[in-house]
Amino acid sequence: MEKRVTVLAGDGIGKEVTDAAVVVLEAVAKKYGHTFHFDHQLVGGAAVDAKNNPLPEETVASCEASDAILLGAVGGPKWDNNPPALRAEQGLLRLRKQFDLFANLRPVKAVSTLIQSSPLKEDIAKDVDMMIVRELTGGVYFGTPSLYNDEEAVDTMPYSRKEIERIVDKAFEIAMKRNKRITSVDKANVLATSRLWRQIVDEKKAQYPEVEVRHQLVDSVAMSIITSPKDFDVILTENMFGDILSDEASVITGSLGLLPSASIRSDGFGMYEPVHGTAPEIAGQNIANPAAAILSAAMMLTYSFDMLEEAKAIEDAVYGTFEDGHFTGDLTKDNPLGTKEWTEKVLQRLQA
Ligand SMILES: NC(=O)c1ccc[n+]([C@@H]2O[C@H](COP(=O)([O-])OP(=O)(O)OC[C@H]3O[C@@H](n4cnc5c(N)ncnc54)[C@H](O)[C@@H]3O)[C@@H](O)[C@H]2O)c1
Ligand SMILES: CC(C)[C@H](C(=O)O)[C@@H](O)C(=O)O
Ligand SMILES: [Mg+2]
Repeated sequence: MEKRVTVLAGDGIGKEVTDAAVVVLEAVAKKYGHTFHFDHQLVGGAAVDAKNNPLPEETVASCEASDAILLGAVGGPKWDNNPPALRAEQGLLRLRKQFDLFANLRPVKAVSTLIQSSPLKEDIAKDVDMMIVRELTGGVYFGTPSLYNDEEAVDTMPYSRKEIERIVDKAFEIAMKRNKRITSVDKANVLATSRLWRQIVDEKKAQYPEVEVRHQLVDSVAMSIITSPKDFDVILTENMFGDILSDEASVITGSLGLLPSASIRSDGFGMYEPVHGTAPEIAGQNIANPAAAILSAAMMLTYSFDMLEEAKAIEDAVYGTFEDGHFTGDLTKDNPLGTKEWTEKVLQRLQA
């Protein structure tokens, strides 16, 4: 198969980890007889510096002409005090909105070889396997009015029935392919949007009688994710709660550097990016963990290209590399490998 991928490395460790994902995709293409064309474009702070725009037109045009987008991360102290339209994060938010990437899938899976890196006790962390289904194009991230001045600031949290219905449908579809349990996370004791969310989840569950649905308030979920993470199968939630809970859930696995994500449109087009950010304090030092970016590339093969065998080959190579005892510095203090050296081990596994 021939596929076009727009690569948006972004800022900080974004370049290092997307470089790793691209070489792994090249190895997969070679092994399975595919051709992937990579078009590298600017986004985030790098694009603000070069084009005075966090999402330049050339970048949008490339994404439109591609079959999928692979993104690193955006942001950093250099752009934090820019006016809103010139903030690095705006590039990412506009991409999500413009391409209607409403369904953000964030799998959280504990791997036995990494349990020693988790701050949780082994019997709590082991066998955790959950999928966070985060609404990505609505809620407080995109609400108007939005206002900021020295005296007052306003953010608004809107959700329409249509926006909620489509992400709820997605969560039920995913639950049907997993363990058929959904925890819908909200703040219905305070927020009107959460009460509409709960109502729609209850309406939809009649169509999926096999799926067990439970509602839980977000503050309580924040606790349960740490005390009893195995209780969760699919976590369905709105934009900001999903952002916060996914970083929290990453600690179960041992590192934020392990969590991949897919941001998908209803026709299957998607953007694939690690859950982590640009980690400015470790950028450019060849120490970032590229596993999240490489596993995001595997998600791209699964969700946008329907290359299931190829995706599994990447996952096996990543987890096999951990089994072989190779780790980056976020997972071990004992002779960690650099980003490039660890990626090389993954390539060796893939080519074996
Ligand atoms: N999707 C994105 O583009 C994205 C996501 C989150 C944060 N950000 C941006 O990144 C910048 C930094 O944010 P932050 O520090 O709050 O979050 P972060 O995710 O960049 O870092 C949090 C912690 O995790 C570590 N870490 C993250 N990824 C790692 C990896 N692959 N390997 C090893 N360690 C890793 C960092 O060193 C840091 O200690 C901000 O500008 C923020 O807006 C971007
Ligand atoms: C960088 C930021 C806008 C983004 C978000 O909040 O969605 C990030 O934290 C994420 O998790 O992808
Ligand atoms: Mg986040």
